[in-house]
Amino acid sequence: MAVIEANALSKRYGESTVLDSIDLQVEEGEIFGFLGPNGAGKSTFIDILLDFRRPTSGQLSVLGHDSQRESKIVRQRSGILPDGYELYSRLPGRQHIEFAATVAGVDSRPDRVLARVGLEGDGDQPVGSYSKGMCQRLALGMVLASDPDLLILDEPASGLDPNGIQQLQEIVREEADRGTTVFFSSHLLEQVEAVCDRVGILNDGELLAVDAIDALQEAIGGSSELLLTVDDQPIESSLRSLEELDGITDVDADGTTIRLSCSDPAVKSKAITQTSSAGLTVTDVDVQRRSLEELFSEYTEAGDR
Ligand SMILES: Nc1ncnc2c1ncn2[C@@H]1O[C@H](COP(=O)(O)OP(=O)(O)OP(=O)(O)O)[C@@H](O)[C@H]1O
Repeated sequence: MAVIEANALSKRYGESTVLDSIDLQVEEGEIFGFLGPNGAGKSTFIDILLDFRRPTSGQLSVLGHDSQRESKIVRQRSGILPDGYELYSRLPGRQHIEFAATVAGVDSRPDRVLARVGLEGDGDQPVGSYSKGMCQRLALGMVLASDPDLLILDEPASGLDPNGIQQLQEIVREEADRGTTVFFSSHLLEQVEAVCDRVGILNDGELLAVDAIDALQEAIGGSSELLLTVDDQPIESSLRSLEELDGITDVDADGTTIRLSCSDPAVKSKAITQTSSAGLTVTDVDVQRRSLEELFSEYTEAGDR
């Protein structure tokens, strides 16, 4: 069953189109990344999911319910970690978790939730003494405490340290394993690609593409760069033999580093074998993915074309 199903969903403010005829299906148990730069329309879409804003036209069903007529049940079954939220500085973290569970009408297990978000031992401290990262963890805990069927995360990693980011990714995977659908909105490609099954790229209110990140990168060609460190300076003929491989679009060398642009992910192992056959020992391998900015500009330019 599609948990989110949008058909020709648009939002306009006067002459300005903030969402332009969005068609999107997100399936049950899927971790879906909603990727777009600032101002792309991500928060507007999330607000419409929960009926905090109304679309100008189009249809939207969430968890099998009409998002406008049945917004109450949609909100009951969804949990959102918004981009901005308010906590009560004088109340302890534990009370926030208990409150969230009570509002959702589910069993309160504050210690378990606090442990899941890495706040064990901090639950009795007033939230005013928490760091930004701890507040973000607590806000995530409040969402988890409500045991949602649809988990909506809007820039969830903001304020988290690398450890917190890893913990967040583990929680997202655990939730999806339990059948929860996760809608992960962010402008950071690395955050999204670390956990998401599929992503949608939103730019200026237009959904430019929806697919797995690898497939998106492959579709625009030149998906990644392979950096090979070798034990000796490569000679011209060994570079030419790399250039001739299908799936290599460019070869460049700087000292003992060979930089290869690959349009086909499968060509990387062939390039390493070819380099060894040319008599060079590969001492280090690094793959650099295209940045979100590059992906966006490729898709935007393709759209313009
Ligand atoms: N009430 C409004 N009236 C007019 N324009 C609006 C209104 N609310 C939002 N917008 C415009 O809609 C566009 C999309 O905003 P939105 O907040 O949905 O983007 P976003 O992708 O969530 O950005 P960010 O990553 O910065 O949160 C922006 O250009 C914004 O100025």
